[in-house]
Amino acid sequence: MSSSTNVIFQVQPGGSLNGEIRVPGDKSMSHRSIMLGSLAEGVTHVTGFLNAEDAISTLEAFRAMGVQIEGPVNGEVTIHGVGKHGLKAPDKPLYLGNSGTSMRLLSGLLAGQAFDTVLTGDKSLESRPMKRVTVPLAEMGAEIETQPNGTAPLHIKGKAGKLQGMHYDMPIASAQVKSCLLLAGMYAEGETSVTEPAPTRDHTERMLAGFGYPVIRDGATAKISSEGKLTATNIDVPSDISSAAFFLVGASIAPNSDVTLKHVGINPTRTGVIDILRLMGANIEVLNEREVGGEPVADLRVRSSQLKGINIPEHLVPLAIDEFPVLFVAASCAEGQTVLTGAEELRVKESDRIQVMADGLQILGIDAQPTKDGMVIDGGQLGSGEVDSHGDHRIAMSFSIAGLRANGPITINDCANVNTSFKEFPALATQLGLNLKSM
Ligand SMILES: O=C(O)C1=C[C@@H](OP(=O)(O)O)[C@@H](O)[C@H](O)C1
Ligand SMILES: C=C(OP(=O)(O)O)C(=O)O
Repeated sequence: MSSSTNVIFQVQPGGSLNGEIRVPGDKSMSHRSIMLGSLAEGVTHVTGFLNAEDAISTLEAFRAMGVQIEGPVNGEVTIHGVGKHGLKAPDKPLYLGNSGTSMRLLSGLLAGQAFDTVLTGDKSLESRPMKRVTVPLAEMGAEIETQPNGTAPLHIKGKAGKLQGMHYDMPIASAQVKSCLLLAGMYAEGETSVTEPAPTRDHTERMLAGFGYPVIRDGATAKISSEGKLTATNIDVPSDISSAAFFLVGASIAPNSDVTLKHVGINPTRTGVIDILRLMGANIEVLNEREVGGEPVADLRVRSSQLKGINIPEHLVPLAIDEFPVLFVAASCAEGQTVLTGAEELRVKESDRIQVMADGLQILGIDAQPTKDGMVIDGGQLGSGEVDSHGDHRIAMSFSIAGLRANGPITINDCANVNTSFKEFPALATQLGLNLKSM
């Protein structure tokens, strides 16, 4: 199924969710496993790898730079690392599809190579802001040509041996910017340090440490230098909490539901969705907590509950950044009003997630008022209607979950990009009890 085909999801109303599933591997960790495994010395084995378009974009980019990578087969990938200086010039632009993480992390990693590269993407990716990485990289001595408004395609001039380490105070809480600069710092003279205004996902720092590369963490600051090497390791990627989130909300809002999500990554920089849902009154149990390859993992059991509206604490926003589309559905089913502020970043994801969700929820009869940096939602009765996902995977899956509490069918257009993060979604959702047809 190509992302250019119009895939339509049709959801019949009602039902409950029941059962035990394992959702696919974490997207952020899957990207990073390919990047670090490729630059390592030796052979890295990855299990639980996400076989979805975004992670495959990263994998294909490294294949195009001469790295031998086998898989994914049943989530297993074998990467024959070429070492920190072993990448080769690709013979054409690297096409990164819909994946912001691939483009922003690769810009940092490629700025310090001995060859030039061009990074391109689909219409959505080529409209997303890239100055957040190209401006600080330029301060380190990188040379990256963007389009006049700072977007991709990006032409990256190889600057091997010429990047300078620096300290950067990030103006936005972004794990992609932080990771981009740390990866550039592996090729820069002296020390590169990045301070974040609020905690963001720290998979890059954890995985670098797992590969034996020195990263110093001191409060909100992470520091790296070119003095280090990556030694191949084995990586077990847990299930993606961002994919589990659809069922955390679905089982909370649908009566008579009881779902267990197995082996989910519960890194504290990712669990904002659990905290927010619990504040709304959700019944979520974190079971069988354990640590796998430097990342905390657990099984999550969620049962139906009557949610209530809340003011979402702003410190939880970066910790749940990809989960807001489905949290807006939870808010639509809650008693009373939910207010989100401090989340302007949602406007520059694969779609403008504030506007697109507000438009769709209004079509379904919910009083959802977009604001500059969030949304005000009054809980109510979800109705039937036809909504548009604007090619955004998380919007498509969120409106599917809304069907559990709607009083009529919901048709969702432009859903092919569900394949970028969670192609098993229709099958797993149906297995649990959602009445969804993909056409
Ligand atoms: O580093 C990562 O893997 C990601 C960071 C977040 O983006 P920002 O850094 O732009 O907030 C998130 O939205 C994205 O899905 C994945
Ligand atoms: C924002 C997302 O991803 P990316 O930035 O990698 O496109 C996402 O998966 O919700």
